[in-house]
Amino acid sequence: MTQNHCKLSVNINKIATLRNSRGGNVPDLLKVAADVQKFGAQGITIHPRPDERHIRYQDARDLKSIVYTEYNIEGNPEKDFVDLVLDVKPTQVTLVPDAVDALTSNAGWDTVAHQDFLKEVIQEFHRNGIRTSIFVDPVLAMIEGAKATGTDRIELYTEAFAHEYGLGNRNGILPYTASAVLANELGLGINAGHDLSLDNIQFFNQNIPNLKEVSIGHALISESLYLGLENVVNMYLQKLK
Ligand SMILES: CC(=O)[C@@H](O)[C@H](O)COP(=O)(O)O
Ligand SMILES: NCC(=O)COP(=O)(O)O
Repeated sequence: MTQNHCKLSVNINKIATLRNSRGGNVPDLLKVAADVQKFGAQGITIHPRPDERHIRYQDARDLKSIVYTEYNIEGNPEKDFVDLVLDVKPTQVTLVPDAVDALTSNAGWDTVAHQDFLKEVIQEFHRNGIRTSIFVDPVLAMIEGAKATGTDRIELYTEAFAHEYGLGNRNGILPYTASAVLANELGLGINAGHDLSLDNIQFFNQNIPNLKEVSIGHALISESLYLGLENVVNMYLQKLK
């Protein structure tokens, strides 16, 4: 399958989790963001949650002057989150339908049921020059619904793919490829994320036409414990070529 170049956006939530566990500033989130970009990552992703258990709203503001690559902020567009994003003005906002108490993101939007709401918030972000992406499961009706919201991009929720791949089932990619083909036909940009790793990223990228960006955090930071952050960023960049 023909490939374009897919950008790596490093999700630094886990760095904030580690920092918060001791209450000080170790590890230094801003330094990690600066270093990750120096190592070659083409974006920084954060996903502040309402309880600020990892990324704090102030982190999102402080990172603005550090991130010179693509700055992607993910979250559920409740009022506080929308106000934060409009204040920070990142490159991209990714809308995720998180429950307040969710351990991590665990579903994409129902883009049909929530179409009017999504349209409204997307218009507000567009008025402020912020690119939008919405987190979706690889379901064709949800891709069509996403198009109707006016969003620039979708982010394919890759947990199911990663799970199947880990079990040795390569057919888990099929709904993702079909969704990507439709998204391309509709003129939607395609991002992807959740549980992507050094094991599965190359296969995923090779089977998704015009994949623009992947955001990766949990596996990337875990792999870095053994291999080092600079090495791991470069290993992803090699696999995304
Ligand atoms: C939308 C998505 O898949 C990621 O942002 C992921 O949910 C990371 O969030 P946590 O680090 O809070 O698990
Ligand atoms: N949008 C997905 C993301 O930012 C990172 O997800 P994960 O790699 O922490 O599962």
